[in-house]
Amino acid sequence: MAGPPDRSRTRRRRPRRRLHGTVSTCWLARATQRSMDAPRTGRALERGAGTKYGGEGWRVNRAMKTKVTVSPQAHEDLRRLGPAAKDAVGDFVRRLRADRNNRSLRMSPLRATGDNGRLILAVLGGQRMALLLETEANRLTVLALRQGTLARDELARITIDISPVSGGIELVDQSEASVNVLALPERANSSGAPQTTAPQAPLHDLPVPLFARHDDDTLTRLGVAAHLLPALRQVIEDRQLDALLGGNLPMLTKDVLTALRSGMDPDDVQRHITSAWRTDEHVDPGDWERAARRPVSQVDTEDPAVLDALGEGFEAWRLFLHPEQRRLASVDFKGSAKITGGPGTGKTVVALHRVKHLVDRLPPGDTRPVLLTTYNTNLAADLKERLRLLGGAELIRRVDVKSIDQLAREVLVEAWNEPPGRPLDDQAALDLWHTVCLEAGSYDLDAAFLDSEFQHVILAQRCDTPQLYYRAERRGRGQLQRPQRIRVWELMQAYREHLSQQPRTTTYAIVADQAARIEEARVNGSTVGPRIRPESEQHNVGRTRQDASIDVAPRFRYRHIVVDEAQDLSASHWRMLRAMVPQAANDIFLVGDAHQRIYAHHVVLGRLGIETRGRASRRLTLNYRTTQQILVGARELVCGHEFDDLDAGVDTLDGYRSVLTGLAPQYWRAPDWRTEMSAVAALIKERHERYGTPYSAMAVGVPDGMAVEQLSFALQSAPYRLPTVELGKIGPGQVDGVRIGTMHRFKGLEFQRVFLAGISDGQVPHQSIETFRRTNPDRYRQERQRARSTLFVAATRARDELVVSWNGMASDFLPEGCASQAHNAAELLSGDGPPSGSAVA
Ligand SMILES: Nc1ncnc2c1ncn2[C@@H]1O[C@H](COP(=O)(O)OP(=O)(O)OP(=O)(O)O)[C@@H](O)[C@H]1O
Repeated sequence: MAGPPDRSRTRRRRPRRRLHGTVSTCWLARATQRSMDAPRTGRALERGAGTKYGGEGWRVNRAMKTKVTVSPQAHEDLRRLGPAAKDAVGDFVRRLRADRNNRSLRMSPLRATGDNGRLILAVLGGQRMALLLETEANRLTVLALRQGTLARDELARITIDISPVSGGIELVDQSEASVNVLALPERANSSGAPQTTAPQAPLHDLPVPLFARHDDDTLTRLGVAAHLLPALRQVIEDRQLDALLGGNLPMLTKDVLTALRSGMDPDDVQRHITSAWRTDEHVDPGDWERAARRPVSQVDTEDPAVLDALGEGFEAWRLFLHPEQRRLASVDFKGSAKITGGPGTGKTVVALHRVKHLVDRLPPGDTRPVLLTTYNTNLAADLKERLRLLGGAELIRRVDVKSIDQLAREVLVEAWNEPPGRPLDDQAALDLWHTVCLEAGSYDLDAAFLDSEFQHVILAQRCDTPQLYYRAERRGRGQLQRPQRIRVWELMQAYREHLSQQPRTTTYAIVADQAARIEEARVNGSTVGPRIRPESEQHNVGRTRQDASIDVAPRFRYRHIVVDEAQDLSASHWRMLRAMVPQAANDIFLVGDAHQRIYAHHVVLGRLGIETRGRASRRLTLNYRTTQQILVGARELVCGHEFDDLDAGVDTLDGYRSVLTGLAPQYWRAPDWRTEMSAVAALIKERHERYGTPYSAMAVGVPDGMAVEQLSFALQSAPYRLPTVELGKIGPGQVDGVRIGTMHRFKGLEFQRVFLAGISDGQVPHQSIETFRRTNPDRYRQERQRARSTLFVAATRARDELVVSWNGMASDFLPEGCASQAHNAAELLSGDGPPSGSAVA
């Protein structure tokens, strides 16, 4: 299938010829020679005297430790160059920090810049070089990295500037920009006639540059790097723009160009994008010292512990935050705040930085006044690990990181001094409803309905008496007459009776409800059910006792609560959280996306005491995970359907976009499930053997548990013999193997390549919901919405490639026309089919 050029190929197209540059090689040779001639004092330099490079100098100061920061674009270079480059940079930075004048560092001056900056080239070894900026004595910023025989020339031709909008340092690799714009495939000559005989195109047919409508002034005012304009003016086709945006451009430039290309008008770009990047202070274009110090010029890696960790993993590099993300992470809210945004827009990243910000402002102490919670234990473990990478043990020490169900359970254990009984998993809870119905001889209400009614009406609305339930609001759940409600209530009582029999069992929903009541009673000074132990006996759910220095009423467990995956929390969960933190500034900070809701029902937060209307509700729209092509395909799954904003309003994916470009989603059709499984195995094997994608970077999502087992078996069997790992409750760990799981299990994860198999009519959504189409249209709509969201979540886990397959007829959720462009799985297996068409390395 034809698609836009893939990112990896674009990246590798390095210039082989000389292009217009900023510094001549001759100058470079002279500068290098000067540095070699300079006396080697073995001492650091202090500004104002000593050796001069292009008009600025720094005098010796042995006592000062060298500070090294990393620019966002160097960070991107590192990501592209891979682990070996990261190790080389880590090693270089460590040596630099230890001794700025260590001769083995092989640094040479390139040129002066502005009033107080100078550029330096450094050889890192293994044909790797870095471009550094020195702005103050012993303060350097790594600006760019290149690798290969042309590394020196490429670095010398980078133009750097201070953005008048953000005040940050911006780089444009002129070589890369020119190559990406110029290296277009020959224009097709559809007539087949030799080009020389083709008639001269009339003037008005000449191709129009894509950004012709916007003059240079407008573009730079919006934030496009001025040095990019010559290359940008040559862009006449989307493919050129894709290639350009696929390069390592300043983030603000990418952001603005992507928005303009998607049709946003300059005023909206100014309002929604440029203003978020704009610095509050005056930007002096010659003051590199100030520019290098602005947060927007740095990835936050000044922490020596983080730098030391450089050799251990790429994740050790902290993220460069988009100014909007940075603001949300650090701004003060009068009370609670809610951040929504499509998949991959960095909500979790913002939540993590928010936690760090809150902890940084705590007075010293030994307690954990900040809670970070999310939907399940896997995600909580992942959050804890990411938090550790962000702020080390010091940060983790002050934060309780727990899944919401674990938290609720601990509340019960603490209050009752004994466990609440074994919680049934979802299937076991359904089985119990079946049993109850059988025993009662009731066949008109199905188990799934009863389970949902119990959780989302009876527990959610706290219907403690039948009368309350008979009056309960059931908006969007269809009609339920009084006799049926009476029946539901009776069955519910029988259900609870079963749970209380020995050995006692319970459900997560009941645990959450009980925990919420206990917490509410505790803050109100009363008790619920069994005795609550005195504080002195309590273990640390969050510790009710606080540091004397922290101004929180002792009855509250936390001072701040941060919630990820908020869309999947139930009303009981929110009641519990509300009771754990006093109503005060920055009390609850929640991030979520109703488009990704696959467990809970719509909860109106405002009704549960969590008020986030107005400026306390923000939305993120820039996706960092997925390519624009995959995003377009995924958006089609949900567009045209209404989603809430976790409150009483409506949310949309308006403005949702990505600056990454790559392959379009690939579709495969098969006559039957067996053929489809074989084709998926063949495609995965090919990606591994031909493009080197590790098995662990690929995942297959299927509709149900049975399909997981069958597919695992097919992949492991001859002739493929692929290693597989089932995505289970405990997470995939580090084991090598293709990840296989139901699409539900994809929540919160991301993979380089995602395969969604069995996306067939009757499977997605499952045909069993057809019975509701006429009997219960509300339920039918809800089940479809849930299935749609599940597919949306799974599809948006893909970073570089999304492959969707089905057998028989395609699911009607899939975009219109995908069946007609689908490849034939049977032909692939017989060797007659097209190549798999993926070149994403
Ligand atoms: N400013 C940024 N620069 C670069 N990468 C970023 C930035 N913010 C987030 N990312 C990356 O984007 C990916 C998605 O981020 P994150 O998981 O926080 O998004 P999310 O909105 O929580 O996604 P989802 O809702 O799908 O779970 C991650 O790989 C993250 O590291």
